[in-house]
Amino acid sequence: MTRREFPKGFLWGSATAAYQIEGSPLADGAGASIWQRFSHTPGKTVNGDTGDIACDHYRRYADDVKLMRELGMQAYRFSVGWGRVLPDGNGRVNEKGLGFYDRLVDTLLENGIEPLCTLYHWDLPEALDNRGGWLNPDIANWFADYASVMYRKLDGRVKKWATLNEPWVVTDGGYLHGALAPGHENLFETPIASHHLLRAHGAAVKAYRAEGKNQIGIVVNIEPKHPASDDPADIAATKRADAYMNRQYLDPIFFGRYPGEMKEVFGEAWPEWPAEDYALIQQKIDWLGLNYYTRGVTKADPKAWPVGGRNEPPKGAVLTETGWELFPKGLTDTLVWMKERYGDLPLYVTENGAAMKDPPIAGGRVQDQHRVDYLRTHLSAVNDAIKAGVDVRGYMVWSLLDNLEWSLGYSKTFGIVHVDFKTQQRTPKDSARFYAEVIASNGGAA
Ligand SMILES: CO[C@H](O)c1c[n+]2c([nH]1)[C@H](O)[C@@H](O)[C@H](O)[C@H]2CO
Repeated sequence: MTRREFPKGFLWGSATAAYQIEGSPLADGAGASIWQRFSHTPGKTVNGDTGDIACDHYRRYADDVKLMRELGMQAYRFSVGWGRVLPDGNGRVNEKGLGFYDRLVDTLLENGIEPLCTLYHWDLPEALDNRGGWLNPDIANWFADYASVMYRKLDGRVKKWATLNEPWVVTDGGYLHGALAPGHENLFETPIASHHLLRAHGAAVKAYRAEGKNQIGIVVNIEPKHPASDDPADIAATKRADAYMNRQYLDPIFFGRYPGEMKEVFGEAWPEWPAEDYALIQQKIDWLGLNYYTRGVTKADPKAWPVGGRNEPPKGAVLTETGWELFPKGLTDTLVWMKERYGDLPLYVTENGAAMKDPPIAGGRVQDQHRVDYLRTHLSAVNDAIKAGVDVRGYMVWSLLDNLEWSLGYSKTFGIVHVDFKTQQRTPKDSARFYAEVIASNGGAA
């Protein structure tokens, strides 16, 4: 076991998202989200799984916080269901919905756990989608107004805010490939939704500067992209893939411009935007969240939308249950790349984990050694980035609980705690025990 030092005060926690764990999506006056509609649409999710119950966290949150404390968690990254707080997406506040997050934050703090709040983790209020959703330029104001409601209620108890979770997945999944809510497949809509997400991010940060007193950032998914060969076609496709996933959102925030490759990726579907949009998008942020799972290996393929390249893990690559290559070095490389490209602001690994074929519970244990190995190698990768001088401040394992893996339903499990969805019984897996040791030793047990 290699002993690794993490900085004093390094923040160890876990991450979840509202629609994936809460259940009770329409309770206490909540407004339906696009995921309520999408998951109830036949054929959209594996086995027709929905978030109607999920982990029943809306009702069991106090026990789940107690479980976090027993595991020694220092932080918890959760997301707010926008429609629970604003059933129509804007205007009327649903105090009962807001009250759930108020109680959750207080319960976390009473248990010595720092709450990190993500304002948007994919569950747009259906009422706003009916008004164009991310395709309507007004959504920047709708989002900022919603964010202000949350700031006024929670800021101070919540000291780290994130505006968006993974705008790339929102648009690539929800507007281009149709795999995620709202299920559109439209090349022209995709960059428009992306731009409005960035404008909404900027408007929410601007609103925070007017009334918040702590820190706000954004969470992005980054996959280092490597060419499948030294064939110039593969190298060119890799550059486009890197621009499309990794630089499309952070370049506008930090440089006020999109990567040059975007015009090549979208062609006639690539719009031009006014200068004032970039001024709004470029609001200064306090921290960056990285969701890292794997790298990409790009093989040129003219039929592979929209970059003209498909992901092709190398022969012999070890894959997780979601087909993602185990590649911990990519986490080190990505953290170093973020610092070198965007500057030395605080970075948090806001998601890292794996869907593994977990063995059944036996004798009250789930012996998920694969996941223990995944965590160990990726924590080592984080430590390598810190040793390389990157200001990594924390790590949130994805995920605390087995939960609804979006369109994959409950068929893929990422949790370090097993959930029996028939009984709602929680059982910490061996990976939870391992992670508890890591936290107790500030990374030494990794
Ligand atoms: C393409 O991987 C992304 O970085 C990614 C992976 N994941 C995510 N984003 C989302 O933030 C979570 O809601 C998912 O449950 C989780 C596991 O799939």
